[in-house]
Amino acid sequence: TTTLGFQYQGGIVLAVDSRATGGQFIGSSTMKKIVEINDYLLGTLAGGAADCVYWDRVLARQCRMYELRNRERISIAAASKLLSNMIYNFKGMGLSIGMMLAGWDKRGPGLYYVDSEGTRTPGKVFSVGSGSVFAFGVLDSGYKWDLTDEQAYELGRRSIYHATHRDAYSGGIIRVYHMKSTGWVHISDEDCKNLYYAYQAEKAMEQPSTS
Ligand SMILES: CC1=C(C(=O)N[C@H](C)C(=O)N[C@@H](Cc2c[nH]c3ccccc23)C(=O)N[C@@H](CC2CCCCC2)C(=O)[C@H](C)CO)Cc2ccccc21
Repeated sequence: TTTLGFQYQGGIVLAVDSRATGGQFIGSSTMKKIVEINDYLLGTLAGGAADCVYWDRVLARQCRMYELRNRERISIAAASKLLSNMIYNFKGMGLSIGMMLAGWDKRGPGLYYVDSEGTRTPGKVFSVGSGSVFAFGVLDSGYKWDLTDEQAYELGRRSIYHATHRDAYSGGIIRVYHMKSTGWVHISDEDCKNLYYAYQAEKAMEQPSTS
């Protein structure tokens, strides 16, 4: 898996792949690793598939109960603390979860990383999963606060693409979401094979003809 999230002047961009593996076996190439918890809260999933899918559902239920009890949406800080505290109870018992929570609340945009070791931290740029080392190579070199929306989407796509190209455990569809003050927008779903040909064509145009 390769997942990434970064904050920039236009809000937060999330980008992920869609492969699930069981050892060398590809269990699926169409998994949803960006989960829509509510209109203003998104999660990304990496690690044990069953653990991620299960605890995402528990978190979504807790967020909905919070809204009903308090008549307002839960903050990203509170949602990430709920998730972190719930899975911390199982520390050392074999859970494997690396999630990001991205949202927009009264404090504006928020991006948190939460994992089953007990880490919960806010940040501007994260990449999580087996392909994150490859994604960071592209993401860190291309990231700046002042990206335009289109540049931010392309940086997310290109970073995930390069991870799917080199990481055997990442692949399938590259999904991009944008978290804005008005809630999340699903930007694109693109098969990484199509992006391969798109980037090859781009390189061909850039190469001065040697003939
Ligand atoms: C195909 C599939 C599942 C599957 O492939 N399960 C295997 C056992 C699994 O958990 N795979 C993990 C990798 C893994 C195997 N054993 C482990 C033991 C500990 C930690 C990780 C693993 C995976 O694909 N993980 C993905 C993220 C998943 C993908 C599916 C959606 C939720 C997030 C990744 O992190 C990358 C592929 C790198 O592992 C589980 C599941 C539930 C519902 C519907 C479909 C599936």
